[in-house]
Amino acid sequence: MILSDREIRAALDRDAMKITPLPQASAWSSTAIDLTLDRELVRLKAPLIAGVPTPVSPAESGYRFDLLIRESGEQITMSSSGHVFESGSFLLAWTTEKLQLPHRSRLAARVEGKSSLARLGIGVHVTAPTIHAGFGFKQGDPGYVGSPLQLEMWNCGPLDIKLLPGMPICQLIVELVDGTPEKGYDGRFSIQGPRQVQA
Ligand SMILES: Nc1ccn([C@H]2C[C@H](O)[C@@H](COP(=O)(O)OP(=O)(O)OP(=O)(O)O)O2)c(=O)n1
Repeated sequence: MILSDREIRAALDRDAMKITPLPQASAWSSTAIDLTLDRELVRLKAPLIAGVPTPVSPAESGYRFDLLIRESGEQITMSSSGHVFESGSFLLAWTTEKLQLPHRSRLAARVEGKSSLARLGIGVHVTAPTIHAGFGFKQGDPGYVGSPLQLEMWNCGPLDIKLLPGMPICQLIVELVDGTPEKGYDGRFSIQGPRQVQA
């Protein structure tokens, strides 16, 4: 079941979830909240071995997503004038807002695109919209407010698009989990964010 704006507000009020900073009134719609683009971006480049671009295999043992980014990601920090997202290119990006969904709250979420950007050919994830119950929650760390959502951004449209820090970039849809999950999400992502990318 998808939560309405009222139900999301009630969940925030009783600390059943956290969004930090809280999106402004214009970001809210009936069943989704717009989240905004952080200024840190990463462009992936093929790792070079002896000067030769080398394919990477997520199936290899020892594979760690954050290490891959560290080894082959070029960090871009957007200034207020933004970043030109070239037609045909791909970027990793993050939301400005941090999200926390303690798994006891029986809330999960999905991150989805905005149709205004989709009409220009901009996508914000690559078949990975799932935000698990327990995301952004650290047991025994009440001061931790959550983690940014990672966006896998592609521009398959014909236009180069200027991205600006703080622009509405995606929508968060919050869903009620039927039953209490046995397992919390303590995934590697839950402590990942743009600022951990740098070596
Ligand atoms: N576009 C997305 C999709 C997911 N997530 C976060 C929330 C999810 O709870 C977590 C894990 O997502 P997946 O289960 O889709 O990823 P993996 O199966 O690869 O798991 P992991 O990242 O734990 O290795 O990543 C995110 O920040 N941005």
